[in-house]
Amino acid sequence: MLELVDIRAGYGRTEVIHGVSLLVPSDGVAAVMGHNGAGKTTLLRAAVGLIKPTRGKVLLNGEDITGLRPSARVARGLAYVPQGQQSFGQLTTAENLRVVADGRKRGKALIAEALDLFPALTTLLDRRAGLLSGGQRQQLAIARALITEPKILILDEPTEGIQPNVVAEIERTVMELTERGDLGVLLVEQHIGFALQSAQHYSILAAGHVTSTGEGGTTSTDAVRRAMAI
Ligand SMILES: Nc1ncnc2c1ncn2[C@@H]1O[C@H](COP(=O)(O)OP(=O)(O)OP(=O)(O)O)[C@@H](O)[C@H]1O
Repeated sequence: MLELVDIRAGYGRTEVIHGVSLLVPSDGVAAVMGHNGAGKTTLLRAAVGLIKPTRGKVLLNGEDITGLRPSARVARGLAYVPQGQQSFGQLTTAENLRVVADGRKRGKALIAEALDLFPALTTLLDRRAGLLSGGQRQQLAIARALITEPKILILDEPTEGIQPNVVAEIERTVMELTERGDLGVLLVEQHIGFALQSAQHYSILAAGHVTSTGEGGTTSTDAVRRAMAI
């Protein structure tokens, strides 16, 4: 379980997140929605240690990790897939996976497991990542994160700019992963339908505050749109 407790964070003297708390279960999805500039990415950066909160705590399975470097958080089971389908464009798909898997005891098995989840990547192993489609690169980015054997996977807008059939594939995979019961997902998502379908719980972020929360399965996309318009 990942707990963000009363996080305040920003850039220089500008505070962007004004005291946000949320909880990501160890076997489910918590979604964060909000308009552009609401502070979603900033909140994730504070969670993974890329920026230092000025107040508040980050707890991973009860352990206070607020003072840890990003690499130490990865070692404890936090994986982050930033916005923008990032990969090493000059390396092949296989090399991108090996960069993470090399040096891990179960490296080969972890690559095989990741490819089972994203079978489309198996035919693209020798292709340079820079030549993949946005959807394929996003699958590669998630596959790489999974090779670190995370307890909590943090996804920043995984469906942004991706064709609908790949959105469905990513949605299916996220649900399959959490149904196994050993992975929690913090999902930042503008695609309201995807967020509500995947998440047991959601929060709406506006101007750095949580303005509304609810249950994924029982809330309509219209209700979320209305809440986001307030
Ligand atoms: N590196 C930075 N330095 C200074 N200000 C920043 C930086 N990154 C983001 N901001 C500002 O922080 C605020 C929140 O940005 P953030 O990227 O967290 O929002 P977001 O909800 O993730 O938006 P989007 O959906 O567009 O990604 C915005 O006003 C933005 O201009």
